[in-house]
Amino acid sequence: MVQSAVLGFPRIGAFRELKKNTEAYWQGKIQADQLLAVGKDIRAKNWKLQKEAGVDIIPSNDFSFYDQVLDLSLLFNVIPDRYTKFELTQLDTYFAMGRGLQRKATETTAAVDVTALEMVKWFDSNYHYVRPTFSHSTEFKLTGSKPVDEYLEAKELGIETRPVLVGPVSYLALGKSDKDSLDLQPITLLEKLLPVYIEILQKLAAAGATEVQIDEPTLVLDLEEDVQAAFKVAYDTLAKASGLPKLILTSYFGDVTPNLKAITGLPVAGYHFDFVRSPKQLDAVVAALTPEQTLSVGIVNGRNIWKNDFAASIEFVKSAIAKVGAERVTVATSSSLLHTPVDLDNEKKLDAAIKDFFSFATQKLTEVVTIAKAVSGVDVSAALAANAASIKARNESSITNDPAVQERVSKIDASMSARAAPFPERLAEQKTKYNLPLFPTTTIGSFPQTKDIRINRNKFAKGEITAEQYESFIQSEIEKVVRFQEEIGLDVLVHGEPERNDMVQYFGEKLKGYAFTTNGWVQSYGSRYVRPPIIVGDVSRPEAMSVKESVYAQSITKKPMKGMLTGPVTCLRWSFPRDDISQEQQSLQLSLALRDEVQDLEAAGVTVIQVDEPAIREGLPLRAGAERTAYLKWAAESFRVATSGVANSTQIHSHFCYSDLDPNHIKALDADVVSIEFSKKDDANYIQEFSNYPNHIGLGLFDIHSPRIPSKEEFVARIGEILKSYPADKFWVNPDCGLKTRGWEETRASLTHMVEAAKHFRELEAAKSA
Ligand code: MET
Ligand SMILES: [Zn+2]
Repeated sequence: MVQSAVLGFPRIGAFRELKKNTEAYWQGKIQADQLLAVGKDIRAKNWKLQKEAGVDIIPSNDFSFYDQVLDLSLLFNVIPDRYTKFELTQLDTYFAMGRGLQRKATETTAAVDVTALEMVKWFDSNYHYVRPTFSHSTEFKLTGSKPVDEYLEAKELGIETRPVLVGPVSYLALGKSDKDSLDLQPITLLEKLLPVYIEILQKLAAAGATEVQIDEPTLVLDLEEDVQAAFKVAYDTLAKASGLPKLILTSYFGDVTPNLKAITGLPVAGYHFDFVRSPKQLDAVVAALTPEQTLSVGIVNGRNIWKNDFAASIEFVKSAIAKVGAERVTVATSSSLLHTPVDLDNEKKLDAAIKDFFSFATQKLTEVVTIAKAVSGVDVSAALAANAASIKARNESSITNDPAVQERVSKIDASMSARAAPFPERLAEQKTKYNLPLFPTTTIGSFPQTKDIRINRNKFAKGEITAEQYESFIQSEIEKVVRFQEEIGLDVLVHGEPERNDMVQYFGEKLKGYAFTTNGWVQSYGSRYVRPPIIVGDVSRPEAMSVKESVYAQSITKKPMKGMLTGPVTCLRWSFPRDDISQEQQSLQLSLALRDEVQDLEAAGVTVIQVDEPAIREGLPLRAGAERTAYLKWAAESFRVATSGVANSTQIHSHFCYSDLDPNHIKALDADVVSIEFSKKDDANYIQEFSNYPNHIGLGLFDIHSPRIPSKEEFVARIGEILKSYPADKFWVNPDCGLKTRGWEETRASLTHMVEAAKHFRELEAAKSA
């Protein structure tokens, strides 16, 4: 019988229990032991669920209170000194590393003020992990036994599990060196790190674990030679130690073949590969197996919400079996199910026809089991027939297919993806039209989303206030924001986005082709979960989406008002995309809907329009090569299709944040003005790179994630610093990103100082030319 395996299950609870309790703990509303009990309860539920679904290989140690990589850093004592000096409990040290800690002194304890470790994206997912941060003084040792404890916890429930650990090479390669040890290459710590891996693996074996899933996801990246070479060193060393469980070397999210040499012939019991992402790697990886090694076939997608196509999956697994034999094959999820919502059964409001297209983590358990049974010759014909019917219904559905949209996309031509004139000509017309000063000041769009705004939005959603009442509330919020901006002297205004719950969901709700969940939460980082909308079919715009608010805002001021839209690539990246057509097609469909919106705004007199693309960088394929080149091309094209159908005098802005951006990637968008997150970048070379950017840029001047208020002098110093390598006549003045998570008090003060600093430099320039 071919076995079924799950690589990891969501740990947030079906109704966000983990978030609620973790935040309650942080606020001092519950005690540590209560929080620990919640974790234990979630784990027990998850294991039982998997057991009941018939999963053969059930993971343990996939649970985490914050992040699985941070768990390892704590376990291995990779804890920078700045976190240990306060003598916090282990749990509080852990959270301090994850999210920082600021605590006033009490009679018995000293004040604590420490920032979080760096958090970065987990490959190309929207999950973020906390970067292991090494220094010359890092001393690896086991500080606890979480993986063993959780293994035994499951065992006590009568459930045998396979513990999961991030492997040593990836653990180091995903880390960085601390400020005080910048010359340190983390991978050089391998030899010192391996003894703690041996120790924890021995403990797992002693507790009864026969097999461990050891994750080496960096195998899907372009790896330096020293990292490639580290695999052999690491796994040879582990193999020499006595009393270790069998290891299944696990990779996901891509193709391992470029790094296959590095893992061929390693002394491990087997490998897991992601054949959803890269079916074409099958022959190469099979050829690399020794006759004893097993192959775990990742075939149920851990990254999306679509029902598995059983017929196709079964055929694929059978082709693997034909090559290596059924006794060596396992049927598995492609990756951990962490990236999918917990349970489709909790969606009571979804249209039944659409619901039938989906499969969430809980449903995917049954999928893995069914495929394993099918390839073992067990009769699952009823399940296969039902699945085939669903797949057919989706393919043929009018929800999925809109011929008019498909036709319009097919007709996109060069004339639709380029502005009428090149930037210098547009600039001349825009100068005449807007007559902006040097160092024009603006913000990125959102203003504080106050409690009052949330209360009114909820009331409206529940029908407790009428549409008219809600609209007039929104207008009063817009007016407040407009008056404030006029008062402090900003040059290009925004309406503040009070009507938006989320920058993607808001537009998704107005577009045809989208569906939404009630409980479809997915962990983004720590206690931050997102509920991505789902692109279910061809996307189009039945009616204007943002014109009303922007027109109102423009009507109450003489200053230019920026219309504010979310770009096609960001709408795509922050949704669950379709798996039946390409991302490029979906992006182009979105770009046409946005193109209409841009033109409607322009026609209504809103002629400065910002189309945000914060997610454009994260969509970049993990490896250099043809796929990456193609992505950059269609991403830029989508943006241009959305924005180029306007007059030369209409000023198109765009905004980017969350990542190190390559100025070359944004050149192709040809926006007139871009604003980018920049306040934490001190690398002079990086600033220099932007100085050659041909159009205008605002390099973000303050961090909007922090309530800290920079003084005017601080702004002056920072602008002066940037001006050393960056021309004054292209220089916009703005914060890093939108202000929705900030309070009014700090927003008012920070922006006032920012505007004063801009005026300071205007006067300097005026004096120069006088
Ligand atoms: C994550 S980018 C956010 C851009 C949006 N216009 C805002 O200000 O909130
Ligand atoms: Zn942003």
